[in-house]
Amino acid sequence: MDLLVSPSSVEEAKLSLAADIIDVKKPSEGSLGANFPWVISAIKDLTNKPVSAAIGDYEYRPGGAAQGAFGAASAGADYIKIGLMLKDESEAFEMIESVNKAVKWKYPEKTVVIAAYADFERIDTISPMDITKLVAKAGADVAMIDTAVKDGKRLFDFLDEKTLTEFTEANRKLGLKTALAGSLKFEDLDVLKRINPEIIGVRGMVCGGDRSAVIREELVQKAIAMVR
Ligand SMILES: O=C[C@H](O)COP(=O)(O)O
Repeated sequence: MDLLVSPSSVEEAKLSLAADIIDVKKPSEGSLGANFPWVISAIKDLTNKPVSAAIGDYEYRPGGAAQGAFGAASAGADYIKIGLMLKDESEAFEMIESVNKAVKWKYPEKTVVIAAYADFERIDTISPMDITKLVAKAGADVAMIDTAVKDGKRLFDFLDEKTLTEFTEANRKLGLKTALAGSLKFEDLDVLKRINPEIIGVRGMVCGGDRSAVIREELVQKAIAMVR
C-alpha cells in the first residue's frame, strides 16, 4: 500500500518527500483542486519519486478536462487525477475517455486516476461503485474514492469496510489499481491495510488534523512508518 501525500506548494512538497507519491494540488480550489503547471514542474524537480497532479473536480467538460490533463502531464506529473463531479454514466465515460486519451496521446507511460466521491449522495454525483467498469473500458489505470466536501466527515462515515473491499476487489479483477482517501486518520490505517488498496491518499492526517494547516514532515514520516 503506497502513501500519497498532497502538498499545495513547493515548500510543503519538501516536507512530504518521505511519501511514496507526491500529489500536487490546490485545496483552496476543491477536493481535487488543480495547482499551477509551474508548481507541478518545480515539485517534479525536487524528487525522483512519482509526482501526481490533481486537475480539478469536473462537471461535464471533456474538452477542458482533456486540456487540463495534458497540461499536468506536460508539466511533469506521472499520475494525472480528476474528480467526476457529475452523475450521468455516459457523460462520465466520455470524461474518462477524453482525459485518458489526452494523457496517453503523448505520454503512454503515465497513469490516469479517476476519482468519484464517497459522499456522492449529498452532492448528487455518480457513485464510486459505478466507475470501475467505466475506468476499465476507457483504458485508464486507477479508480479512486475521495470525499468531495472537506467538512470533517470522512471516507468511513459514508462507506464501510465491506463496501470498500468490494470496490478494491472489483477494480483488481478488471486490472485497475485502487486509491482511497477522504480525511483519513492514523487510526484508520489498520482497516485500510485489511482493505489493501494499492494507494491511500492523505493531507489532513499529516497536517495534524486540519488540512488548511501546513504539512508536518514528522507526521509524513510517522504515516510512512505505519503504512510499511
Ligand atoms: O488525495 C488525497 C487528498 O488530498 C486527501 O485529503 P484529506 O486527507 O485532507 O481528505
